[in-house]
Parts: sequence; C-alpha cells; structure tokens
Amino acid sequence: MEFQKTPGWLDWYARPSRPRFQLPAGAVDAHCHVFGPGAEFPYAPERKYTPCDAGKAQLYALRDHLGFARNVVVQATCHGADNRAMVDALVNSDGRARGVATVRRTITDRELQDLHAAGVRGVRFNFVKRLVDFTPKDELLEIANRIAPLGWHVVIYFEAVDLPELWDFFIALPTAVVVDHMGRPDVTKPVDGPEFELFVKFMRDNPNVWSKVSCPERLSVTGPQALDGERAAYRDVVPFAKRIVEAFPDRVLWGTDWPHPNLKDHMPDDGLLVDFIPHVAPTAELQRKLLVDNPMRLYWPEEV
Ligand SMILES: O=C(O)c1cc(C(=O)O)oc(=O)c1
Repeated sequence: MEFQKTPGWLDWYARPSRPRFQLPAGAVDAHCHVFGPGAEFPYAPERKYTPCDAGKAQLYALRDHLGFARNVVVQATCHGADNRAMVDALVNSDGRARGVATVRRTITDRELQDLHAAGVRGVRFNFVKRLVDFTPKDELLEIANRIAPLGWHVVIYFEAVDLPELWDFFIALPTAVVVDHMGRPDVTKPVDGPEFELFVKFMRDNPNVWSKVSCPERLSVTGPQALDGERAAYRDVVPFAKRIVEAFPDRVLWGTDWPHPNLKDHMPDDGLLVDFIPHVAPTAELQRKLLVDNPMRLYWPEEV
C-alpha cells in the first residue's frame, strides 16, 4: 500500500553526529519507535498522522552509531493496536530489543503470550488527544489487570494539565507505571511551580511510578536546538529533567524518541541529543542508573 506523509512531516535526521558524551557500557535507548515500512506493515486506518518510513534496520544502525547496546521499542500510535512492525523489530534484534505494545480488550491470552515471547514487557495507554481516540478507563483497567500477572508494566502518555483528572485512575493501576516524557511539562512555567510540583508529588507518593526524562526536543520552547554542533541544547528543559533524575534516581529512563514523530519546527541531530544526557544526569552513578541499571531492571530483569 502507498501512503502519503502528513503535510509538513519532518523526516528523521539522516547523518547524526557522533556524541561527545560516551554512553556507559550496556546503555539502553528506552524510548524509540519504528514506522512501517508502510508497504510491509501498513499504518492503521484510525491513525492521526502518516509518518515517513523508519524501519528496524535504520533504528539499529542508529543504536550502533550512538553507542547504545539495546532498545525499548514503543508502539507508535500510527500503527494503532497492530503491533506487527514493533514485534518484527524485536524478533530481529538478537535479543537486544524489548517492546511496549498497544492492545485492546479483545486480545486473547494466547496473543498476549505470543507478545511476551517476542519480548514485549508493557502496554501503552495514551491520553494525548491529538494522537488517539478515547478509550474507556474500564477497558484500560481490565487490560492492566490482565497484563500484571505477566510481570509487565503500563506506560502512560498524557499532558501535564490532564494529570489532576487522571490521577485516581493512574494510582489504581496494579503494575509499575512509566510516564512518557515527564508528563509533558510546560517548561515556560517555574520548575518549582504548582504544575511540576504536582508531577513530583505524583512520583513521590507512588513508588511504582517511573518517568522517562526524554524528549527535550519536544518540550523545549527556547532551545537552543540540537543542531549545528550545539552540545548544550534545550537548556530550558534541563532543570525539569535534572530535578526528576536527582529526586528519583532509581525510577528514571532515557530514550532518543527516534524517529521523533510530529515535530514541527526542527528535527534534532540524535548525536547532539545524546549530549543532553550529562546535563540532566551529571555524575557517572546517575548516568549508570538512568541508562543501564533502571532499564535493565524493568525490561531484562532475568539478567539483573
Ligand atoms: O508527542 C508525540 O507526537 C508522540 C507521538 C508518539 C506516537 O505517535 O506514538 O509517541 C511519542 O512518544 C510522542
């Protein structure tokens, strides 16, 4: 099938630089996606955007170029609940990738077991309205209760303004809960203001909640962008991510978010994006927890 990209779509950065920051041995890119390719793995009819193709070979070439050892491939919304592209990436990774799926309540136990065998270790619940249609909370809770015995967790993606309304649902989840991109803080607001304090309280009060301190390129308002050799990009996001890393060093993850769906104004150089990491995790110990120990505990617990 032929797909037309969403008008204005930005493709991933073709020749990323090599990071200056040397990733610790065994580092995990704990948030990235594959898109199609659409001819092999068609995009979902209910999708809200049509991306460029970004397949597993390109993802794993980037992994090697940047110096990561492993990936966590998160189901992208453009594939809906059809997990075939993500699963194909996992089973062709030599055991170096695990995944997060999107499932409906109609999924069978057998299908869940097959996903587990392929390397899936979580499901994603998405509350960002521009990306997905609404799924009733009773359906999501039913799914969470079914995946809990598999040892999986729930990844949640939401906007900061929606946290108060979603709070009770989130704290009822029976598994570890991993927040995408710090719950999308508005970084023009103070890092110690009421909105981000609520997110910090959410993590403090609920020891099963983890956060990805990812996507500065998405959250940043004043940059500077990770382009043209800029090694200290997205300075406005640093205080937010650093605060979370220092307060909850054992419950944070980092990922590239490659191929960066839906960016509007620029596409980052992924090598320069990796150079963001030491600004938010300034010590070797914090870096090891963020990039190795934490993702290994969540995604490869049998090796820890
Ligand atoms: O903010 C986004 O547009 C976005 C989209 C997706 C997805 O479509 O799955 O995933 C992300 O992590 C971020």
